[in-house]
Amino acid sequence: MSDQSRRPRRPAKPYRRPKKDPVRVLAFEALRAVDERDAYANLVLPPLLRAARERGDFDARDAALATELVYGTLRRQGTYDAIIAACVDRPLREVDPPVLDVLSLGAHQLLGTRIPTHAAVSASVELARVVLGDGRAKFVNAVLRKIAQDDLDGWLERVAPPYEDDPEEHLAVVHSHPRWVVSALWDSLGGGRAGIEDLLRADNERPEVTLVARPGRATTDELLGEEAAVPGRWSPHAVRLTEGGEPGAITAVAEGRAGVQDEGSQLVALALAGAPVEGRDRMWLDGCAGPGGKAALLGALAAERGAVLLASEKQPHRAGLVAKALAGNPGPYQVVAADGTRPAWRPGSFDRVLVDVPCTGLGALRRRPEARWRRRPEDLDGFAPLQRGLLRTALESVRVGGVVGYATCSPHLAETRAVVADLLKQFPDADLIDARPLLPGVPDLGEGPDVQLWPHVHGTDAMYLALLRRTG
Ligand SMILES: C[S@@+](CC[C@H](N)C(=O)[O-])C[C@H]1O[C@@H](n2cnc3c(N)ncnc32)[C@H](O)[C@@H]1O
Repeated sequence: MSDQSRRPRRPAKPYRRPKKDPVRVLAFEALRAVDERDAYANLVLPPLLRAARERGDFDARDAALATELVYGTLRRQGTYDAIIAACVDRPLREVDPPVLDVLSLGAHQLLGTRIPTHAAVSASVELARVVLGDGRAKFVNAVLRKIAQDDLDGWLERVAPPYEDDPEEHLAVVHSHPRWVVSALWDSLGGGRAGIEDLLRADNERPEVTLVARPGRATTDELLGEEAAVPGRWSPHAVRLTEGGEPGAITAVAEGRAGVQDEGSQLVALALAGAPVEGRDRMWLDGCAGPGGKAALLGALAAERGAVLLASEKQPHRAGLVAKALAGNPGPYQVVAADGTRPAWRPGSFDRVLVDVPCTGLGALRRRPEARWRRRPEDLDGFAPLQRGLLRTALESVRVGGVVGYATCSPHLAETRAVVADLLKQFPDADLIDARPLLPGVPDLGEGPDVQLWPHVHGTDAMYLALLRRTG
């Protein structure tokens, strides 16, 4: 007879159904969609929140918490992975992705929010029971109890190498960015530790919602009447909503007279429109227009000057979005679905041309919490020929004396200065012009002639702009 069989049997604990917490379940579903379907959090979350509100499961506070849990968990995934790895006895790649999502959500509640420890652990274990089952909930409980033994600073000291030994890896773990991204951002930014740390920190903050009052269609005064609205920092057409809110519910936005647009994007359109050109100024081209934010601002600016905008976009469904963004534009415009590297127009047709080219988006990490983990250094090679092709066509499309704006929402040097330098070699009849005076009042624009904006310096996305004039 074994020892066990001689022990009196303990009465089994009565089975208790797990408590289903709609906020955590929804956050988990959003994380699974991001992982399994390569979905974008900013696209996946709104319909889930809407459905929860319609079911009566959610109020505004629940929606805010679910959003914070999803965005915070995704942004800080690199840091949390390093901490979770220190608390499990197998490589993270051997932990099932849904289990890892529950652990990351729990780690975020423990280390990145003010939710009390016991509530964070018990809510995560309940979530695990609902979505993973009781067996794996025990594992989740054990790991989260280990994580709860220290705070974030304590964990970072343990899991990140000292800055002096390996600065890039230290910053990658502490500020939750892939190492190659830290390295690329630092190359572009230059300077010492303080600047890059401020930038990485800014990438982890929720950006304010910024509106543009499209000239001739809405005024900033109209938008400043909204709750917690303040003027933009740099663009005369910008209004910031300091408490976020629902921009779609604002009348001017719903009517397309205003839109949601980062000030960096507004500055790109304004600088191109403001660049001096001699003689004719009637034909403007946006060669990569989808979904149409810059085209809508350019269209309104063109209308004020009696110019016509042609907005061209390769993907038909995105050309449809451009048409929607431009509907009601006060002046003439046309939207076409066309490949910007094989133009359907004659060379030299335009006085001003914008190419806001497809890129890695490393300048907009604040908005796309999962993007940093999805991007790979090889993506740069994929974009390189297209970026060069689009800039070449833009230079061919502008008349002598006209201006081309080359823009990216990435500060990666391979997508910015390297592209412009290559094209200037191939296309000797073009000169860079100083973009800085065309962004009046904006400080810290570097040595020029191109411009790189930064989240931690300007509060904008890290937009890049080079302005080129065709000389022959
Ligand atoms: C960075 S986005 C432009 C954003 C836009 N300027 C705005 O402010 O809303 C780049 C766009 O270029 C489009 N694109 C990609 N390849 C293209 C090509 N060969 N010709 C024209 N557009 C292209 C993409 O579909 C994408 O919509």
